Amino acid sequence: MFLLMFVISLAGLASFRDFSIRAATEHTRTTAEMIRVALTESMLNGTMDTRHSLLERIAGVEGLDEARVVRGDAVKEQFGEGIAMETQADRLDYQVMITGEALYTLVGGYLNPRFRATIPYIASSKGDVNCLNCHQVKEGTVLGVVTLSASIAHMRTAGIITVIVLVSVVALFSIISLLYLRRILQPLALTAQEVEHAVKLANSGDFSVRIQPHTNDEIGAIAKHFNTLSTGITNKLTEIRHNVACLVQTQPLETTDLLTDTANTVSGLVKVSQFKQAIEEDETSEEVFQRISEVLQAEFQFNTFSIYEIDSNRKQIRSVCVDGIAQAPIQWCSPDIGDKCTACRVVRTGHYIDGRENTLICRSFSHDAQSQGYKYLCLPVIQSGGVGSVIQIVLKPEEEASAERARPLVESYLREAAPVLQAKRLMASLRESTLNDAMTGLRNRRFLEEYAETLVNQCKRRRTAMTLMMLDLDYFKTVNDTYGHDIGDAILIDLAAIFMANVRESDLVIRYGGEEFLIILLDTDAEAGVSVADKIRAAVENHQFKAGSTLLTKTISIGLADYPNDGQAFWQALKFADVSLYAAKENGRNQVVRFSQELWVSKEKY
Ligand SMILES: Nc1nc2c(ncn2[C@@H]2O[C@H](COP(=O)(O)OP(=O)(O)OP(=O)(O)O)[C@@H](O)[C@H]2O)c(=O)[nH]1
Repeated sequence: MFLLMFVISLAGLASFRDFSIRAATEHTRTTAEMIRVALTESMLNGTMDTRHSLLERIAGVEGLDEARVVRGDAVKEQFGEGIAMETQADRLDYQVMITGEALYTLVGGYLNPRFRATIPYIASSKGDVNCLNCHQVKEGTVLGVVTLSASIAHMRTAGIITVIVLVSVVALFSIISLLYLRRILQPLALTAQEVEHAVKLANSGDFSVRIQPHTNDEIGAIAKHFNTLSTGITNKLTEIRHNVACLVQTQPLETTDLLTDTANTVSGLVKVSQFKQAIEEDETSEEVFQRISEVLQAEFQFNTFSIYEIDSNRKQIRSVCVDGIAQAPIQWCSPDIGDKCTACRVVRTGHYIDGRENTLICRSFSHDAQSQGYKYLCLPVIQSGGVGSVIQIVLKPEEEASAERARPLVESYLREAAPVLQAKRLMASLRESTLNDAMTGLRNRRFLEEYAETLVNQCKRRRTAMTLMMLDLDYFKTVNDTYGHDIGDAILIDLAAIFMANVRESDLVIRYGGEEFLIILLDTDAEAGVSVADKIRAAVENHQFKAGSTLLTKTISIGLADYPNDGQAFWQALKFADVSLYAAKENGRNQVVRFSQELWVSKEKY
């Protein structure tokens, strides 16, 4: 605006100066012409001698500072030097006499500015008066010059006043325009600033800013629409967050970035849902635990943790996974919890344990880990109303805050895992029950059918033999007949205990059917098996079975064969053991018979 005023002022001054010079030029030129005409008339009238007073009167005219005539050389030569004022030529007069060109210029400086015009008189035979009649010169000779000068101080003052008025008018107009524009544009600028600020905050997830409507026009409408939009988004996002928090079963956390936090939580829930689909299609609990381990590492960046499975019947805890390694031994808790699951505080209480404030809240947390400054967060997986598994997240100091934020989502994963683990566990125990004999607790024939192939492969891999021992109580029918089936059952249970006590833990004791048992001695050929069989036989013979108030002694017959030395196929070797048992019975019972080819007289016999 100031630049505009400056330009206008300069342009005004320049054009006024130009106009003044043009006016002065015209003015002096006319005056000079009048002097020339007057002098010519004096000459024609013969009053040339009185020209002195003519020139002085002209010089005295108001507005003129100077008016003089200078004779040229040709005139001087013809008519003499002339009067005194006609000889006072200065440099500019001479210049005009030489060039024959009129000269208009400003002189006198800033304090006394004057406009000077020096105009040549040129001899001419044309026009009203023929100069050559009197002057003995050639056509076009400069006869002399007239020099006039006039003060232009008053014009300069007038010019400055005009420019001041002009600039004032422009300035006034500018100020009024500015005020008017300000009145119109200020609400627009304010609204634009507020929208920019609000959009910036909205980009970082904060929709709380509202815009002040400054006018009732379109600008005000923009502010109102923006506010409606922000309120709508805030309400919807709050509703989504609340619903999501319900899904995660937690309170919505305070946040400054509503949008990003909500988006993150929703994408977290999508992953939980994908996790659920994946574990439902998994075959075993181990696979589910493996996925939980992967989630802890990949989704939450926890690398130190334990996954425990609780056997509430046996009061034991089994380490399923440690730091992502399956079946690794207990590391972050005291190993004692293995045989005493109630030493785990989560198992006892059924809720999550936060060991960040006080690591001693659970006495079973590893002392080593404590001394390294580790804390922990232990979460239960609730199955059938009890703690089925425990997830222990071991925290380095820098992970403590993130663990609290992650906890609701981790619990969502565990809630999804719980029924699946429950189903897998039920399936496993159901399957286990079909492979066990309920009365004696021994494995049953079905187990053998499923496990035989594994046994054979083990045997082949280790290049060892196994003894197959068929056992059958002698005259067991009489026990049932005399004392009843309950006593008979009790005797079978005692018998199972005797078997278990006389074989290695790795050996298999199977109730093959009725009062018939099969013992498989692993990595043992028939030679070694005979002595074990005899030990069992003696143990049975020496045992006193309770039959109500009386004590009974019983004997047992045992037939054995080995795989692969006696039978090339497992089931063939088993058949040979059975044949041997038959032979033991035939030979008088209470004895051990090792298979020999002679016993295999004919299949029909057995
Ligand atoms: N109490 C009871 N008896 C059973 C069970 N399973 C089979 N038995 C009985 O075991 C007896 C087997 O009799 P037998 O096959 O004749 O043989 P044994 O009397 O033992 O005579 P030997 O085998 O020839 O010495 C039958 O009476 C069956 O009812 C069981 O689970 N409980």
